Amino acid sequence: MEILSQFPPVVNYRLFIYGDKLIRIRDGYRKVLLEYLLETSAYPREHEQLKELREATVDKYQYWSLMNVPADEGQFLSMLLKLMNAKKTIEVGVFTGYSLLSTALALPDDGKIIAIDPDREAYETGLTFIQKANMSHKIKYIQSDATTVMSKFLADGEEGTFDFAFVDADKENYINYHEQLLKLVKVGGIIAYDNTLWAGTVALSEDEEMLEYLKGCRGFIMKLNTFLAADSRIELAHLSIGDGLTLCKRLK
Ligand SMILES: C[S@@+](CC[C@H](N)C(=O)[O-])C[C@H]1O[C@@H](n2cnc3c(N)ncnc32)[C@H](O)[C@@H]1O
Repeated sequence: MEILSQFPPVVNYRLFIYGDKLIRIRDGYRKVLLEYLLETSAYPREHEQLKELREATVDKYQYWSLMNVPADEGQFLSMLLKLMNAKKTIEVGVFTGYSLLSTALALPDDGKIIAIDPDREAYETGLTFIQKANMSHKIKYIQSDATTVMSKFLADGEEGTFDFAFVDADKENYINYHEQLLKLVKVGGIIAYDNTLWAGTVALSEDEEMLEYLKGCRGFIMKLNTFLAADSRIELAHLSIGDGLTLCKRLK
């Protein structure tokens, strides 16, 4: 079994700009490049328990193990959190916890992560490795949908208390999460949205061939991207890492 925790090359194209034309060449470039990046830079530096968690996720979830963020993205998040001196974060959508453990490893010993996901079984699959890495004391897992939990936090006066939020859950709700997180995260804090390139389908036209599950959420992601680009309350950086990661720094 190939342990390549990333979307398969659904969009198997290379894009060139030639004069005023955009030329598309079908090939496996993206997959080969990703393999190179992971094998050369990311996997040699991957924490032992992140590797174990990733492999256990592949064993149990097979194709759907692609829901874990890839190792290079985990390492990027980890560096960002350390640079920010983040102490209190919120994780919306945990699954088996690759991004959660990457976050926990980056926070100081008294750091805290609120981790929300209705799927306890997936969380418990990764929990073994979180415990083995001695990181469970930093995590408060809440089995729920995120809207309910975040509404309660706002009602309980948690406004402006989080340094960082990582959102990797139900795509149709990202825009709603944005409004709640802009209150929960402090001014200067960062909200990160995962999958904002949606396997490259955001750049395809409606009638192009694509998997049904990709077609389903593509519109939500495209709407989010347009919305965030026009949102004056944030500073924005849309990165082509993993499946696309959008960083929003709260300005006001
Ligand atoms: C792509 S996975 C998260 C992967 C995780 N970031 C990782 O690196 O392993 C998406 C998760 O979002 C969860 N989810 C779906 N709807 C949700 C909701 N309304 N609130 C919180 N989590 C939700 C799913 O149960 C699933 O486990």
